[in-house]
Amino acid sequence: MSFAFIKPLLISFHRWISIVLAPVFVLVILSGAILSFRPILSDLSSRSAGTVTVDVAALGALIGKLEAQGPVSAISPAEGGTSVDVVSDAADIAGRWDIASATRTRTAAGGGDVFRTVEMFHKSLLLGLGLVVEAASFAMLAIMIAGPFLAWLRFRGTLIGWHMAIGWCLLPVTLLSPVTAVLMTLGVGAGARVPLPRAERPVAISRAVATAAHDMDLTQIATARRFRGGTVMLQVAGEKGGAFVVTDKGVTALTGGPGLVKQIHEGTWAGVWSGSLNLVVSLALLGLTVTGFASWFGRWRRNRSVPLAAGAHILVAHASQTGTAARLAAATAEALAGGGEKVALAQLGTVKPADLSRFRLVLLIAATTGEGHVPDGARPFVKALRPGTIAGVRFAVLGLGDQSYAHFCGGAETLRTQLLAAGGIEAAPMDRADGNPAAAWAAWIETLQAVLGLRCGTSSAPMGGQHVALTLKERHRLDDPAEGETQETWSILLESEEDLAFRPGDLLRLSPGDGERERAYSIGSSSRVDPRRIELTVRLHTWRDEAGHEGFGRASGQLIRGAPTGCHFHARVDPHPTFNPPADPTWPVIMIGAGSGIAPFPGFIGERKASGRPGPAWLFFGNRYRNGDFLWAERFKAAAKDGSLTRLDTAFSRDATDGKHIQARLEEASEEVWRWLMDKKAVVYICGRREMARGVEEALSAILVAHGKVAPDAAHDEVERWIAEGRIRIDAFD
Ligand SMILES: Cc1cc2nc3c(=O)[nH]c(=O)nc-3n(C[C@H](O)[C@H](O)[C@H](O)COP(=O)(O)O)c2cc1C
Repeated sequence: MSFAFIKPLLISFHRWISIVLAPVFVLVILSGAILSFRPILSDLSSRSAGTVTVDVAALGALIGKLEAQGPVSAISPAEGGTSVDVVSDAADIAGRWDIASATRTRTAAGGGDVFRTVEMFHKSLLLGLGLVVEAASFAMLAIMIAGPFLAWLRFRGTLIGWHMAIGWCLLPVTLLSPVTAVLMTLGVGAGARVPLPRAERPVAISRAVATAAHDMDLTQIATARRFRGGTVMLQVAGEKGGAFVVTDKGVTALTGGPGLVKQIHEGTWAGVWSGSLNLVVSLALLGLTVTGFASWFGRWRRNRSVPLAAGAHILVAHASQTGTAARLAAATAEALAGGGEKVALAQLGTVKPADLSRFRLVLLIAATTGEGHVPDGARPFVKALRPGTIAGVRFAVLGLGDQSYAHFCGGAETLRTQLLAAGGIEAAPMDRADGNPAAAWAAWIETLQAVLGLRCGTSSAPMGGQHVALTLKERHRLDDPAEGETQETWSILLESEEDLAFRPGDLLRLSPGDGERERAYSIGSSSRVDPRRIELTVRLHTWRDEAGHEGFGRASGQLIRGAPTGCHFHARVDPHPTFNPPADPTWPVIMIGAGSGIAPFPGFIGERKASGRPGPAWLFFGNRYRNGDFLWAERFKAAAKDGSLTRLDTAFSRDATDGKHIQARLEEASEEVWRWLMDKKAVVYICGRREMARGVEEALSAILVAHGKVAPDAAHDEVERWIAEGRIRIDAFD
C-alpha cells in the first residue's frame, strides 16, 4: 500500500479527530496553561520569602483553635512563616492568619485552592470525565505525530500556514505534554509507588502537625492538606524535607518522588524555567488547535453559503463564459430593483442549491460554451444539485446561444433539466436568444412582468460592445515553417482611426460574411498602451476536401490570406472582464497558454509593464516544437529579461528531447505553483483548447492534493470553486 493511498486517510483522520475533540483539547490545554503557573509562582514565592521558619507549636495551636470552629482542608505558611493561608469551606475560617497573634489578616485564601480546582478540571473536566481526557491525550498524540507526514513546512501568512509553522517548528516541545500524559496514563516512568497508609480515624491537620512534630523538624513546613483515606499529606522544604503521609498511628515518608514523567508534565523539574516551558507548550498547543479549527471552519463556511443580499425575494443568477449573460443579469437585477423588487445578483457557481429556497423566484440567464456545455463557472452548482435539493423553488431561464451550433442553447437546456430534476418548478417558459440577445432579453423581461407580475423599472440591454472600423495594418508569421511541420499562426495588427477602450483578453468579434456566425478572437494588446492598436494571434484553420483540395477557415483565411494590408474590417470589441488582467497590475498572475491560446498574454505583459509597477507574472507556454512553434519567443524572452515576466516555462509536446505537455511542467514546478497560489494568491488564466484547459485543471487539483492536505475529490471541488470565484479563469475553445 503506497503512502499516496494512505495520505488522504491520514488527512481525514487528522482533521476529523481534531475537530471532534477540539472542545476537550481547548479546555484541557487552557487548564494546563493555568497550571503551568503553579511551579512558576511557587518558585518565585519561595525565592522571595527566603527560608520559611515556622513556630510549629503556635501554628498547631492556631489550627487546633480553628478546627474547633469548623473543618480546615489545607494550610500553607506564608510571609516567611509568620502567617498561614488556611483553606476551609467555612467563610470565617478561610484566609490568611497571623500565627503569633492568631488573628486573621486577609479573608480569602491564597491561590492554592484555585490550582487544585483547575487541576481537577484538567484531569476530569470536573465532570468525572477522566477517561475522556485520557482518550483525548492519546488522540492528541496521534494527530500530532501524523501532522508532519501531511505536508512539508512552508511559511505563508494563512491560518493553515501558521498551523503548519507551529506544528513543524515547535514539534519537539509540543509533543512533551501529550507524550507525558500518555505515559502517565500507562503508568510508565511514574516513579516508585509507595503503598499509601490509611488512617483508622480521620486525622485533623492540627493533630497531624503535632504527631509529625514529634518525629521531625517541621519549621520548614510548606503545606499540610487533608488527603486520601483520612490521612494528612505534609510537604516539608529543606534538606530533610519531602512528602509525608500522617495517620492516627504515625508518619510515613513518601520516597521515590513524583517521577520524572510527572515532573515534566507538570513543569516542576526546574521551577520557573520548566513552568515557563510548559506555558509555551500550552500556548503552542492552543495555537495549533485554534488555527487548525479556524482554517477548517472558514473553508466550511465558504463552501456552505454565499453572502446574498439579505432580505431579497428574487435571485438573478447567471452562468456566463464570456460575460454577456453576466451583463444581462446585472441589467435584469437593476431593472427589477428599479421597479421596487428586492433582488440579489449572483454568479450561479458561487451559489449552493440549498440557498435557492431562500428566494420566492430565481431568474437564470445562461450561456452555452463548447459544444452545448454549461459555462465553466457554473459547474460547482450543477455538481451539487441532487434530486429534491431545490424542491418547490420557482425559476425561469433565459438561454443565450447561437443557432449555428449543433446544440442551440445546450448549456441553458442542461441547467433547466437539472433544476427540474432537483425539484424546481418552472414559473415561466424558457426563452432562447440567438446571436445578439438584446431583443430576446427585452422580450423576456416583458414576459416576466406579464406572467409573473414582476415590477420593473426602465432598463435597456447593456451595450454588447463597441462597433469598430479597423484597418489591417500589418501581419507577420509567428511560427517558422522552415523548421518542419508547424501550425501556421500569425500576428495580426489592426488599427482603429479613433481611440478605443479595450483590455487584453477582450474579444474582437468578426463576421466573415453577412449572416455568418461571428468568430471571436482574444485581443492581445491594451488601449492603456495604445488606444488604436489591436493585436491578435490567429491560427489558420485548414482542411482538405474529398478531392484533396486545401480549404481555409472563413475568418482566419481572410485575416491571414485573403485580405491585403490596408483592408478595412467592421468588427465589435466585446468586453470580457472575467479574462482581463487584474485591475491592480501588482497582483500576481499565472498565465497558461497553449498554441494560439497564447493570444491574450502578450497584451497582459505589455499592459502590466506599461503601468510601471508590474507584479509577479509567470507564463507557461505550450506548443508542438520549440524550434518552429515557439510563438512570441522574442517578446517573452525580452519580458523575462526586463522583469515584466518573472518566470517563463515552456512545454513542447513533440520535441524528442522535451516531449512534455504544460500539465507536466505544472506538476514539475508544483511546489512553486502552490506557493504562488496560496502565498501570493495569484490569479490563474488558462487559454487554449478545452482539452488542454481540463488537463490544467487536473494538474492544479493534483497540486492541491500534494501540497494542500486535501483528498482528490475535495481538491477537484476546490478548483471548481476557484473557477466559479474567478481565482482561476478560463478562455477555452474547441
Ligand atoms: C467557444 C464557444 C462555444 C459556443 N457553443 C455554443 C453552443 O454549443 N450552442 C449555442 O447555442 N451557443 C454556443 N455559443 C454561443 C454563446 O452561448 C453565446 O455567444 C452567448 O451569448 C455567450 O454568452 P456569455 O458571454 O455569457 O458566455 C458558443 C460560443 C463560444 C464562444
